[in-house]
Amino acid sequence: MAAKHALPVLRWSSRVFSVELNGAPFYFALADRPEAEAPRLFGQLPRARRCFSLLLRSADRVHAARLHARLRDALLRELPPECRLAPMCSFLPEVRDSVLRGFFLQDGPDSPSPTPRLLEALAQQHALLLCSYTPDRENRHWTQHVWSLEGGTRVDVGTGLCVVCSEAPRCHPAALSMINSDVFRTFQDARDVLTECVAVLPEASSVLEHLPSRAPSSAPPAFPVLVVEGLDATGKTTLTESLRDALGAVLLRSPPQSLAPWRALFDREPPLLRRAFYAVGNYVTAEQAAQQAMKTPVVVDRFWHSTAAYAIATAVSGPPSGLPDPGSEVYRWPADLLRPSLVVLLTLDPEERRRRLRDRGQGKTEEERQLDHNQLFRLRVEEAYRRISGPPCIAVDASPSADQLLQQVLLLVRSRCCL
Ligand SMILES: Nc1nc2c(ncn2[C@H]2C[C@H](O)[C@@H](COP(=O)(O)OP(=O)(O)OP(=O)(O)O)O2)c(=O)[nH]1
Ligand SMILES: Nc1ncnc2c1ncn2[C@@H]1O[C@H](COP(=O)(O)OP(=O)(O)O)[C@@H](O)[C@H]1O
Repeated sequence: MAAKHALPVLRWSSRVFSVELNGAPFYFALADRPEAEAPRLFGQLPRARRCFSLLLRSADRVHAARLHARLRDALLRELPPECRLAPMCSFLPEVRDSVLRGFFLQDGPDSPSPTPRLLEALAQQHALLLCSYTPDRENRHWTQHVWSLEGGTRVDVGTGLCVVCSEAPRCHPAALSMINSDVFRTFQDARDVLTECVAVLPEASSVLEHLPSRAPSSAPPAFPVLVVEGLDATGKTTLTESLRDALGAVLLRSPPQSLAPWRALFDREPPLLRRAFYAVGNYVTAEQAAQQAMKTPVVVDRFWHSTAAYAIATAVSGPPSGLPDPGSEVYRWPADLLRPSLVVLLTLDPEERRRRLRDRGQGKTEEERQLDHNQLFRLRVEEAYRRISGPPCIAVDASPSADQLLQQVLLLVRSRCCL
């Protein structure tokens, strides 16, 4: 039985809408009367092209997450090539979990296109909120009409409100719904997502079988637990293996080997499922680390910093200024997760990192490709890493030779962890 969650409140006249064009968010709101000028988003559109949006509103978060991904694929497949499609969301400023996610579409040239019929069919099939945006004769003011196509009939949900400019919110709307959808604050919260998705993803039950029944003890370990973090190709694998040899430590990774058979599957799932998978992986690794650290030092290659930093940086678009404010709850170390004795964050000049990635010659994950060609994403990951609070985290320049870096980190470990 899929868990039910509260349906986001509508209150159309209080909502703000965000459309991402070329990775940058454009915001607009609604009002009873037009303003002097239309929001830049509409002012930028080529003349008098029809615009629509589809918004998902579902009480079943797993269903909504997977439907969003399927809708994107269907729209990209079915829409005429000249139709522009952009990610969209609508939210009540400062109201958590008020976010509705969907797509903004700008129709092709004036020639009649299948867009309205296609959108009505999709909206009817999935009970989505369908919005149409129509300009006045001078193409100066735009009006939004909202339809809910429940039971095959058009129900006018939002009166014809005027589209007006809106200030950018204090932080990206994704921050309103990040906890327990991108970043999980407890083992149980992450585990619940996997439980909820068994009905649509049977492999999730195999993952659940490999999980502890409850969050493993997060009591401080007898021997140090050292975590090495950093972007891809900063030298984590090389350093962690050298630290293992130099310290006679046990080397662990997150996600752990026991979950490796399902990683590629969850990497293809929407963020809600993928981040829950990585989150529970950290708890399995934590349980192994706590056991091993009773008798020897432990080195871990990536842990919660990676999970939280990549999740936050993926959920937010645009520059790092859109990240949740420093000190936000989303950066805080989970109370039920083992706290490492020390986290070493490897930093590296982007060009040198790209060189090492090339030399390594391994295939790239989607995130590595993102890091490569999307500088803003890389900057968001790096900034999110820095904002995470909890265990002591030391940034170390990874550009020296592998051996020099090892010596530097050993000095750090010995001074900080009395090894
Ligand atoms: N380990 C781990 N990786 C994550 C997580 N969230 C996103 N990722 C991304 C980071 C990387 O782009 C990609 C691969 O991470 P891994 O370090 O596990 O694999 P690999 O050792 O091949 O990457 P590397 O280039 O060595 O950092 O997965 C997470 O929670 N844990
Ligand atoms: N300190 C270093 N100086 C130069 N090259 C390095 C150094 N550390 C690792 N490398 C090389 O860079 C590439 C990526 O290193 P790796 O340890 O796999 O990084 P990560 O695990 O962070 O992806 C590998 O080809 C590795 O041999």
